[in-house]
Amino acid sequence: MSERLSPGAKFRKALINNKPLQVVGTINAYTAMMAQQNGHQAIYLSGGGVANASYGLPDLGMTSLNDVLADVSRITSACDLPLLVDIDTGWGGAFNIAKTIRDMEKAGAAAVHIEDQVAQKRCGHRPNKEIVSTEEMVDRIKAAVDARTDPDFFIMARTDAFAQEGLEKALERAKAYVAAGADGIFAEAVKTEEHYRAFSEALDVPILANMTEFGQTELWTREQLGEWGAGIILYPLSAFRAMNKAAEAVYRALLEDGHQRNVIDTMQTRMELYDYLGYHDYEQKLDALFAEGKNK
Ligand SMILES: C[C@](O)(C(=O)O)[C@H](CC(=O)O)C(=O)O
Ligand SMILES: [Mg+2]
Repeated sequence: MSERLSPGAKFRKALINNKPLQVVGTINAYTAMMAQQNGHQAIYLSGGGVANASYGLPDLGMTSLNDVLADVSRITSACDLPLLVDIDTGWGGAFNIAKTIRDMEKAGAAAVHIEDQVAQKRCGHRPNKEIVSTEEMVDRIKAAVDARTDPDFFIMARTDAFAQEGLEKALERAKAYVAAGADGIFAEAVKTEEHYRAFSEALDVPILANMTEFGQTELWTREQLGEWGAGIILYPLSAFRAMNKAAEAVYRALLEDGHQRNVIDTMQTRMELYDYLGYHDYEQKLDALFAEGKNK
């Protein structure tokens, strides 16, 4: 019999089985299926990604809990890999954060990360971020931890403190966040081997390394980050950025060339598209149903 694990338990199992665990951003249900069928063990829904892709907005805290939940539900309906969700600052005070956690669990998320920026948040790799006090962030974490119903639901604290306060203060905060119940630490926009090692040596929960492109951090390899103690490596928007560039080339070619022949090689074929969807199984069932109907 196959094990029936909760999403949170699946995420924890993936963490044990993969050291470090690569977690890939999937911007929608279809790319989640692609990630799974290509062998990934865990997926991510980016807050910036929801804002950009689903709403055409910048990553500045303008999307709501319900906006993100809609995308979470679409993804978890189509793919049973454990999903880590970016819940920004949790969308309000303690009651709101508790509701966020309950709704995320109900929507099938396995894990979330909540950050210590002010509500008027920015992308972690942009300048002039403001953060709340350690006490306020500790309250956020306690509200989140108290609200979960599945003890395996994974609650990660993200600290954006490094940019403003430096390594020592960021480490102090991370320790306080773990003491408050955080299951993992997202060390945002730290840069070097020394920084990653400092986080992983100071804490005995998994440390997330964010390998987002075109930001503050070099694109370190899985081997390097693993050696430096990272438990999770995040690629939040990598596939999304590649998809966008491919789409741009197609839109331009259609106008410039008047046809798509020069970009056809960059496209997924109809057959490839269908394979990920299991299209042919659906079609066979449909054929069988039609045949049954005719024989009646
Ligand atoms: C991880 C992140 O929070 C996201 O929303 O995907 C972003 C990624 C990015 O903007 O590159 C962040 O690091 O703030
Ligand atoms: Mg984000």
